[in-house]
Amino acid sequence: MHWHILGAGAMGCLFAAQLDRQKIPLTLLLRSTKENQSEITLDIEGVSGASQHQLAVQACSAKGQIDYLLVMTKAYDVLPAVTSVVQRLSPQSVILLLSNGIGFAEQIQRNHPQLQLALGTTTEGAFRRGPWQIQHAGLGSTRIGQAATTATPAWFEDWRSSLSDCHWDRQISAAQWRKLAINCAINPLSALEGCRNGELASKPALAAKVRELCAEMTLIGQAAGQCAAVSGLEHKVFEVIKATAANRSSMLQDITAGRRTEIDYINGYADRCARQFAVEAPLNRELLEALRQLEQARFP
Ligand SMILES: NC(=O)C1=CN([C@@H]2O[C@H](COP(=O)(O)OP(=O)(O)OC[C@H]3O[C@@H](n4cnc5c(N)ncnc54)[C@H](OP(=O)(O)O)[C@@H]3O)[C@@H](O)[C@H]2O)C=CC1
Ligand SMILES: CC(C)(CO)C(=O)C(=O)O
Repeated sequence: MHWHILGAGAMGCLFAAQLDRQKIPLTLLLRSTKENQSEITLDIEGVSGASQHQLAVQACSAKGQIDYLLVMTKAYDVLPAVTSVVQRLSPQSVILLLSNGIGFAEQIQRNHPQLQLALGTTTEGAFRRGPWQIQHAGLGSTRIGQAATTATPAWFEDWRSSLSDCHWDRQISAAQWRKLAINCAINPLSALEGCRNGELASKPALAAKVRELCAEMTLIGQAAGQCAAVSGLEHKVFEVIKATAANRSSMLQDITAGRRTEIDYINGYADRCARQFAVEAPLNRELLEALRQLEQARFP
């Protein structure tokens, strides 16, 4: 299969390198390319070793059918990015969405109902050291699945063979919901407090807020029919806090770097569910509003 990768940032390039190591053909899709540019050289180093890759690049506006598309932009860019290549997609194209958060798949379904979506979550970690220089910061686990699909599709073999820990998940929406609930409990609190994840457990006042958020997320998840996803949530969240105690959450990193956060697809999504099912979730809403105000002060 030939994969096109839309979102050639830290994670898109990490996955490109991992596919390329298995000699799986791929093309990176860029907003625009320099005149006659058809290749880039990508350097990757870190936990999976160091390697260099000559990779094909194309502008999103180029011509040619796309059969297998990985979308690896930030959550708020998924819909505009897919829309920019929609004329190259057919109802048979496979579109794999691995961004964090929930809500962008529904946006695509509303705007482009003909498209076939596969979804996933990943805990791999990567960041950009420089142009086309990627640091693979942490090995993680990737789960991929597709609603209403019982058999594992043939294209999944590309991902199973390329990533160190990648599984087909028949309950992918539960996996996404569990990750969402964990991010809701950790990300905005750590971003607003400006603290490493570990302080959310070691400072009693913050730990109490984490427990309150877990209780709210459990009620929202149950109301949304995601009981399995939120079962034992508080225990899971404190496990993640312990395992990532020295980390700055991705939301704290975005705020510190003056970048837009993915809050609307994390706590914002949880808030929309809470309103839909008439569940009280005041702390989630308070943190959502505080984060939005902080963002607005930076991007008026
Ligand atoms: N980094 C990590 O360790 C992890 C990230 N994730 C999730 O993965 C997703 C991607 O994160 P990350 O790789 O860090 O983000 P980056 O910002 O590094 O990469 C996003 C890329 O998408 C590109 N992009 C955005 N819109 C378009 C468009 N319309 N057409 C073409 N390209 C576009 C951006 O281009 P440009 O630079 O030009 O804007 C950028 O290269 C997020 O949802 C994140 O939460 C999940 C697990 C770990
Ligand atoms: C698990 C956690 C909270 C680790 O920092 C994360 O996913 C993030 O920062 O976005």
